[in-house]
Amino acid sequence: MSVSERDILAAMSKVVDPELHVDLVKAGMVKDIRISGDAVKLKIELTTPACPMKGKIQADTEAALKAVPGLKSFELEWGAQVRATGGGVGQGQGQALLPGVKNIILVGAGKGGVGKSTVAVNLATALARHGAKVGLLDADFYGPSVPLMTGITEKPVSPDGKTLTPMSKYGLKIMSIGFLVEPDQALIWRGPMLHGALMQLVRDVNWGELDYLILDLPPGTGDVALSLSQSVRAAGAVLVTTPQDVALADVVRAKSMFDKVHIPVLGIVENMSQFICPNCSHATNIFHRGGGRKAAEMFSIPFLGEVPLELKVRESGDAGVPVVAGAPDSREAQAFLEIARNVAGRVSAQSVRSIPLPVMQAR
Ligand SMILES: Nc1ncnc2c1ncn2[C@@H]1O[C@H](COP(=O)(O)OP(=O)(O)OP(=O)(O)O)[C@@H](O)[C@H]1O
Repeated sequence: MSVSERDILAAMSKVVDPELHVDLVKAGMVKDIRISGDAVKLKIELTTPACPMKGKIQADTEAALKAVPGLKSFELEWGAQVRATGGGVGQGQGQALLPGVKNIILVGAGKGGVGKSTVAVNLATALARHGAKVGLLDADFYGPSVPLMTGITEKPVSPDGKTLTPMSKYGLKIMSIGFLVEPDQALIWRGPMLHGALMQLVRDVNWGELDYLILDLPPGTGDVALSLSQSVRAAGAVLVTTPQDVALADVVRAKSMFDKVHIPVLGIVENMSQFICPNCSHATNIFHRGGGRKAAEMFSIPFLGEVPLELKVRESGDAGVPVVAGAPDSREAQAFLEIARNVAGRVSAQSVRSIPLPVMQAR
């Protein structure tokens, strides 16, 4: 009994991506089916190299293929193609303004000092480590910390006098307002000036092709989110909070700010969730624990993960080596890598929701 492509597609249409809630055939993830007698080779193209569901998809795919009558063996090849977030999000001209950038991810917080920049830098580094093409734009005009956190002291150059070449480090393309202005100047940004400078950073930087552009926003303020929503189309925002109850009020404010400008909230990250003593491994909930999860439940938005309060996170930030790059096996780096997978999964869900799915027809 010979196996046909139709049999394989029928089997694969029973495998549902748990994040996207569509089957692999409808999602256009099944590629290059090559049948030879009673054996098949096929490629599964995930929607991100940081796919949080790869293990489950692999197990379900193998089970589905094993159940195909007459199929004796199969070989799976894995790939990933990040999709762009299309229409239906924001009001802006994102695609036209940044044609090579597939997804813009904003990192925001209701107030300063909660570790927003730490999360932005490590999230970007983690996505790049997973194999994605990533840019990091520090738009925290009031306190740009990306130069310090990445250890970049050089100034970007403009080869053509019009566009700026982003700096390269840790597998990222990096631009910060801090590369371009003196620190005391950064404090006076207001209204139209801020909008102009932000747009210049978004538009006039030669980002090239990117799967994700991570934008570190200034804390609390709605100005930048509003500016952005009118000019670019963001895939969504990641909200960073510390766990204590007072931080909840800030998350509420940040969430309503993004709602107002029609930027979807991808989820909440709880930073400084727990302190583990480096000597005795005793866990102390210095700022309480679980506030971020509670806020996520309250708004029915995803909880993206928690990052412990660790000396190494602060030290590596100050030393210009993100912990994900300097100590990728550490507990805190693993936390960021997991958060990156969850963020990538949410962005994939946004992209699938906002653009029609390619459908593979059986021959
Ligand atoms: N999980 C953590 N463990 C230990 N230190 C941390 C952690 N997260 C952040 N920090 C440290 O806390 C300080 C503030 O972090 P960061 O600059 O990322 O906050 P922020 O929210 O971006 O602040 P602002 O909005 O004021 O720029 C930094 O010194 C950083 O290294």
